[in-house]
Amino acid sequence: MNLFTSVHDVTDIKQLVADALALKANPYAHNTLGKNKTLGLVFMNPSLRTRLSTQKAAMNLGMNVMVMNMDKDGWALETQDGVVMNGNTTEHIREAAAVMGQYCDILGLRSFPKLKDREEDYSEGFFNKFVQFCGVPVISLESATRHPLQSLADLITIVETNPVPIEQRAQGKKPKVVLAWAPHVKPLPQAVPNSFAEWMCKAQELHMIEFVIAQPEGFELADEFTKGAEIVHNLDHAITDADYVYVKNWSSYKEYGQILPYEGNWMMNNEKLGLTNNAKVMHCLPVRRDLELAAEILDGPNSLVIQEAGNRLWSAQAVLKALLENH
Ligand SMILES: CCC[C@H](NC(C)=O)C(=O)O
Ligand SMILES: NC(=O)OP(=O)(O)O
Repeated sequence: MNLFTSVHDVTDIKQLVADALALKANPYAHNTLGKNKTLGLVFMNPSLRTRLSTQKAAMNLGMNVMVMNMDKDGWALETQDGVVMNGNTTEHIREAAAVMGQYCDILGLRSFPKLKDREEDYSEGFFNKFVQFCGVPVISLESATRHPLQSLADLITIVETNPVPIEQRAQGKKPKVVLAWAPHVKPLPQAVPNSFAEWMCKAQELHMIEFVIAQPEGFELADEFTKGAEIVHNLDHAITDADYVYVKNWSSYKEYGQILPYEGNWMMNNEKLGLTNNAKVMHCLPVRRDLELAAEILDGPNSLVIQEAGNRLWSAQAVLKALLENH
């Protein structure tokens, strides 16, 4: 592995999940693998989980870590080529990325979309230029269209908590996983749901799960991320007999970056939980309590959100281990 930006960078997701669970059982088994290697984490946007879990994962492997909040501490970056930099930008991404690659053996980058121009965001121009010019392996810390470290942690969580009895699995029974849109007051990226859908569709291909996406009309995700998923527009129908409900808000892809009007109650609560197969409820966090997801669920026995966040450490450590072993 030389790059970790999507499920397509992973040859065997089952093996990567197994590697992560092995690290969870024995966190310091490879604590010299990263000796004298430096991980640089570059944030264009805020972060709690990604920032802390990826630093800890690197330390567990013996790496040194540097963190740069480019949005606060770095120079204003120019990304266009062929322009005279006589405006508000101070440094071109060509130099900035290359210099960071001089100091670090592996770089991580977080670069959220602007949610103004769909073609610009979905071209992943900023992220791809950073990869092109930095000259070292790159891990996505969430880009404009994907969040693979989160999605790997989500799959780890589903695999380790799978409620289907072993004997029924042999007969082909699989857990039903539902990605459920939820309300919000701000337009959020499609990166987390795109990535979750992509990983779950792959897991469904491997007969690990059954996958359903539920969102109001107008909030459908781009087709490239949802191939194979059952797409529905009624939450109660979707979560009936579900084993996992993955709650997340996202803004419209079709009416790009917009919060469209929708009908009905789309916030998961204990009443809706009664329609499920005693489902475990997941959310990548940060979550807006009683807006996106009822506090009664977050504080109740069906919430997996803290275990899911804990698995971000093993997700990052498995990916960093794979990158280090390849260099
Ligand atoms: C991990 C989630 C990061 C971001 N969340 C917010 C609130 O911006 C998002 O929805 O993509
Ligand atoms: N889930 C997640 O990536 O959280 P942060 O944005 O806090 O890193």
